[in-house]
Amino acid sequence: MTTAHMTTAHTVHDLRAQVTQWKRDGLRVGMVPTMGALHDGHLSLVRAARAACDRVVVSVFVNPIQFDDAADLAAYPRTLDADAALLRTAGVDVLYAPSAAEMYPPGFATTICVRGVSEGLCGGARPGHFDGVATVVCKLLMQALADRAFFGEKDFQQVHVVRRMVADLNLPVEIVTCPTRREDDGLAMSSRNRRLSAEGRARARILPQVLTQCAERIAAGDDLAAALQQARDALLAAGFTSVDYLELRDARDLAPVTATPTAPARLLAAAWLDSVRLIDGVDVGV
Ligand SMILES: Nc1ncnc2c1ncn2[C@@H]1O[C@H](COP(=O)(O)OP(=O)(O)OP(=O)(O)O)[C@@H](O)[C@H]1O
Ligand SMILES: CC(C)(CO)[C@@H](O)C(=O)[O-]
Ligand code: BAL
Repeated sequence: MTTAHMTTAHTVHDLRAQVTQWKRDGLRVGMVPTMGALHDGHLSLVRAARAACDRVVVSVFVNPIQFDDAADLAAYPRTLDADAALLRTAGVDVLYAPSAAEMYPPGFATTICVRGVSEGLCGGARPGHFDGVATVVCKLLMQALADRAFFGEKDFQQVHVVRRMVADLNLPVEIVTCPTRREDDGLAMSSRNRRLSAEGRARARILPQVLTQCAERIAAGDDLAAALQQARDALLAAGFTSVDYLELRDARDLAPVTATPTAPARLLAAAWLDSVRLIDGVDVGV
């Protein structure tokens, strides 16, 4: 167990004071942006950051401008004390937990809109979501003067949006993508999993199972439309109440794939169970 001293910053001023000192000392700063309610998926990003950087900042901020659904925002779990304990044990140097007023003070008027990769999938189902994500991620990376930032592959479209923004705006930060951590039954770890009922939690394992089986069918050359439709039907038959999307996309640029893929592809889905929206994705081999 690491006993290093973690500090908490609630303001840009306090965070900057710390990272400016690190920069003067020639240290490389890693950042892990999160919305809290931490689990081992988040901690895997922290481990990657610690391995690749001299100092690590983890932000915990439930970003209101990326929610189009007020009920989802209100229900989002907030567990800052438990998060701080986990991050301290994980050897994080600074926990950055700004308030909404610190992030978006009166008069705030800037939005970052990344076209193309933000359209469709989660961007289609959650209007404005990726404008909110791009805006807050840009602010967080600049506030922390991060050299490297770590994101989970579970939020596959988010990684594309962030990479596009960083390239387009020439932000001096390297984006690192980390694999999806899963529970023993295959369910992708997610803060929202804790909102599932016991029965819903038991059924949720169907999502990665269906995706894996569908990916195998596609890789074997089965008819793509039929394989996708069968997977959607399997989710509904298993008790999912609706499927926002279940689509095959080019893994490099998220372009829709409409036939058996000849380049790396990713099968992506978002579906509702127990009024909880779960997302997941798997690679399709070529
Ligand atoms: N199972 C996981 N494995 C690896 N990284 C993950 C996992 N779950 C989330 N992350 C990553 O952690 C970062 C913060 O994500 P976030 O705080 O939204 O957690 P979450 O569990 O995905 O919550 P949500 O319920 O909002 O989907 C993102 O880069 C996300 O991709
Ligand atoms: C990247 C992020 C922390 C921005 O609020 C959020 O979208 C998330 O947790 O994936
Ligand atoms: N993990 C993406 C954050 C969100 O669902 O808003």
